[in-house]
Amino acid sequence: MGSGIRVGVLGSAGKVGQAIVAAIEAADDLTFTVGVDKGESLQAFVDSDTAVVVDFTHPSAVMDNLEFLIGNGIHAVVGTTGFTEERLDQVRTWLSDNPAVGVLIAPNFAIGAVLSMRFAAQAARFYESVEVIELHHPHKADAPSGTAYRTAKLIGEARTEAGLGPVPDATTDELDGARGGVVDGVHVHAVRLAGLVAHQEVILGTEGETLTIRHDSLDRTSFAPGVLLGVREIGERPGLTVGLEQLMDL
Ligand SMILES: NC(=O)C1=CN([C@@H]2O[C@H](COP(=O)(O)OP(=O)(O)OC[C@H]3O[C@@H](n4cnc5c(N)ncnc54)[C@H](OP(=O)(O)O)[C@@H]3O)[C@@H](O)[C@H]2O)C=CC1
Ligand SMILES: O=C(O)C1=N[C@H](C(=O)O)C[C@H](O)C1
Repeated sequence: MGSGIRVGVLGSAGKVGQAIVAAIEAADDLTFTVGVDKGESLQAFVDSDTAVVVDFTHPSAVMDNLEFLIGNGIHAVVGTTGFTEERLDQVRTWLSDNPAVGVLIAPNFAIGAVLSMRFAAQAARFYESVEVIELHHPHKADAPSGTAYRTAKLIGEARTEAGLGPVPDATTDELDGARGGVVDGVHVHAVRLAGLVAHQEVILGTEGETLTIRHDSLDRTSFAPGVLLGVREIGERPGLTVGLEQLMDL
């Protein structure tokens, strides 16, 4: 048996899963145990004495995965998207029956994406208008991205706290979807384009000026340092942690 934290990966054959397996294998303080992909048994994590599982699968699969992992006392670091408030509450319920287990769920593990969410929330109170545009590869299942959804929620909260009203918008006649989706009063637009990985712009505007906060993940290795930070910390953080920023001392 190797040394260090024993880590497995769910969705190990996927685009992000492959990058995470490589990063775990390259880390001196971690031991890669087993990868599990669609159609394979989660029991492999129990049999291999895995302490932490990283999940990059699919929104339709992640809840069953978490129920199994928590029930078997295995910590989880989750990048898979699709977490509504109801889903987070369900995870909290499972964790309350297994209080020693830690689960970290983060919409984005790229350090710059986490910073850009924080910057957008900080800037929000100074601007009358704001919209979010996320741009991704065309194989992505969900729209808008988990990151854009979370960014819009943070901006919405900051606007409410600052006493700002609705963003100005005189649209009365629109093609369905032309103004995007609306999350907490913030318009969110999703672009799907071959050649892209994961990108986001938050555009803020007020009298005579705009501010654009942009982040680009140019390669899926951008998610690895954040995931490994989560893997190293989650064993010491029982319960549910939402967002990598909780571990970044921002
Ligand atoms: N939080 C973050 O920083 C990031 C989050 N993501 C999110 O991670 C998820 C995966 O993204 P990505 O790697 O691009 O997607 P991929 O489709 O490339 O990879 C997902 C992998 O999981 C497999 N899979 C599907 N269902 C299961 C299951 N029940 N058990 C085990 N494996 C399963 C898929 O198999 P098959 O192909 O056969 O269906 C595939 O191999 C998405 O929700 C995405 O939004 C992505 C990047 C960063
Ligand atoms: O599917 C992806 O690729 C990504 N998904 C996450 C999201 O939905 O925010 C994170 C990143 O944008 C890449």
